[in-house]
Amino acid sequence: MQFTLEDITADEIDRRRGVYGPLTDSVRDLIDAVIRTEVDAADIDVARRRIDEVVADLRSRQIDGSYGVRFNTDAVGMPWGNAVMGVRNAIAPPVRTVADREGVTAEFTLGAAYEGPAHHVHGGVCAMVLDQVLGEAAAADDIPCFTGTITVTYRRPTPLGALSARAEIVDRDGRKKIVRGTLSDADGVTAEAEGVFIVPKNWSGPSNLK
Ligand SMILES: CCCCCCCCCCCCCC(=O)SCCNC(=O)CCNC(=O)[C@H](O)C(C)(C)COP(=O)(O)OP(=O)(O)OC[C@H]1O[C@@H](n2cnc3c(N)ncnc32)[C@H](O)[C@@H]1OP(=O)(O)O
Repeated sequence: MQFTLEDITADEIDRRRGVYGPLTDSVRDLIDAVIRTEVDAADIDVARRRIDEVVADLRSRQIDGSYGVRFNTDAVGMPWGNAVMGVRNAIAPPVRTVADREGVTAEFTLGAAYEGPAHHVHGGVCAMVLDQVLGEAAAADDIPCFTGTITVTYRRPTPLGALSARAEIVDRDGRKKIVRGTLSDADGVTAEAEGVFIVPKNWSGPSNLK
């Protein structure tokens, strides 16, 4: 797994989060608005031109390729392009986990952009969120792991709206960690997952990533 070291302070990371986080929130809101708007075709045309202008402005100075996973010399991580929790990724719901002694928990909202069956979450999105949450549980006491195998059991359709996820390591065997987790709505579990997460063989990044 490749990481990029950035020699910047925690304050600078906070400053950047303060600059890019609100932009990402606005774009996430734009995605939702594009799905749900019913304004006239002429207004859509004006909106499209305005969006194209903003895109041209942002692209006037940009990096090559994807954002990557960056960290500073104190091992503070910036996985800001991450599809599930990235600070600079408007596709990310975002899902942010909180760690405790046994595992990790996340509370988040999946809106119109994540629909599969009518008014319910796309099964692939459920799997994506569970992969991330289980992966973070696997990494909580060590270093980021690769998903080797993940199995998702869909117990009932997951409604769009407020959801939570929970994951814990249940077994360890050498570089392998077996992790189990759940996705839930207010009425209980909608999907369960079990995964084998594998610590990379030749890890060159820092341990105890924050
Ligand atoms: C800076 C801040 C960062 C923050 C990051 C946020 C957290 C990140 C959260 C991200 C979350 C999202 C995460 C993502 O999205 S990760 C992206 C999705 N996953 C991948 O792309 C992984 C692709 N596969 C590989 O790279 C390799 O095949 C891996 C690394 C998995 C194993 O290759 P390696 O060369 O290491 O394996 P080995 O041959 O030495 O075998 C070692 C042991 O493992 C067992 N095994 C092998 N393969 C599998 C398998 N597929 N299932 C089950 N078990 C498997 C094998 O039997 C053996 O067991 P044993 O015989 O010893 O008992």
